[in-house]
Amino acid sequence: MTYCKSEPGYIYLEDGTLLEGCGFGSKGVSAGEVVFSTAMNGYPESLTDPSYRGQILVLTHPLVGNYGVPRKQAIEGIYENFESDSIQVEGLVVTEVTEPYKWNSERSLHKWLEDEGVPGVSDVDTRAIVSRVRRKGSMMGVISSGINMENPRDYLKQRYDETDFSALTSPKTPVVHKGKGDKGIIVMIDCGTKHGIIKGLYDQGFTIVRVPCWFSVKEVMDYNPKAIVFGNGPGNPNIYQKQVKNFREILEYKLPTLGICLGHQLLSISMGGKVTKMKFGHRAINKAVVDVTTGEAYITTHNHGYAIVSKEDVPSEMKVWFYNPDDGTIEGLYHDKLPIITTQFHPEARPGPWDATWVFKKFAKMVESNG
Ligand SMILES: NC(=O)CC[C@H](N)C(=O)O
Repeated sequence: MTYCKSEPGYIYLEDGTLLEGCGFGSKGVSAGEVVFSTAMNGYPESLTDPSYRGQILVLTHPLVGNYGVPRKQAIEGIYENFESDSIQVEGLVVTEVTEPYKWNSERSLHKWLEDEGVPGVSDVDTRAIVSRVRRKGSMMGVISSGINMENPRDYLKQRYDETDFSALTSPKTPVVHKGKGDKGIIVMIDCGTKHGIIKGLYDQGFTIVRVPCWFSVKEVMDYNPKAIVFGNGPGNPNIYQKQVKNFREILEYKLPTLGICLGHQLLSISMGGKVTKMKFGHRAINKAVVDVTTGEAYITTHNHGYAIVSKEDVPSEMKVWFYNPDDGTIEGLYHDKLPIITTQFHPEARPGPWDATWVFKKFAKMVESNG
């Protein structure tokens, strides 16, 4: 059954497009970069992915909300079914929002957004939005649920590419997830890491210490880590200057290092590579990547607006590990002498297919064999 409140809802794109539909979720107005995902399920994970901070998410699947929202479940402080504590998107746009029908649904999608103060809009032509964003490239926008906007442009905020969202998504103080095994400590430099990534590593038997992403190199090294992981996070990697500088220093310790998504980008920049904004990014759970070392292809989860777009932009010390066969973007790197690997895609696959979860096992082996 469709849910549509009597409130109107609006989505405005900075090119002047204004679409009217139904408002749902929380009454309010919010601004952000308008991006779309073609994932057909996994909205609890996507909405709580901190990499979506500062963005209004348009889902192209026509019915959203059928299976509701589950109760949060955590093991050793790591969520099993959410990617962070709260909804991260600035707003949600769907064709039709439905009432849930599933045994483990605790509340509906619209109630969840209402509880967390996030506006939603339904009953708009999401294809029209996607077609504009694909033609013109990512743009800023404004979403309103239940509020008439005289002039939507008045609500536009600082541009997404110029905003550092990490203070909103990084933990303020270190968080320790005590491992079951005795394999030592992995320090995660956390600008907004998905719990799926923490779990992917925790399940290998390590204690995971997540530190604020502005921590100094000394504060990181004081944990005497066996390895360093730099996970995903929001915003433009080219403005994370402090983290890039720290990363450069951390690399000198020659510890096994894994970079995922934002981490892959920052590691690349810190080694002299170039990361560029893509026209409208990759946000989906069925993107192919090819492993150049084996010729095998994997179907993977992506959520990124920036990328290393050509081989020329790869740091000279690194080799291409994965690329996307559709547009040639670089989707992973490895160092041929040091234990450093990166993926632009999300091997934790939350949401998404488990094709590439072996990356965590591979990294665990690299850490163990490093002594
Ligand atoms: N998921 C991520 O870590 C995304 C990295 C970066 N914010 C981008 O959009 O490209």
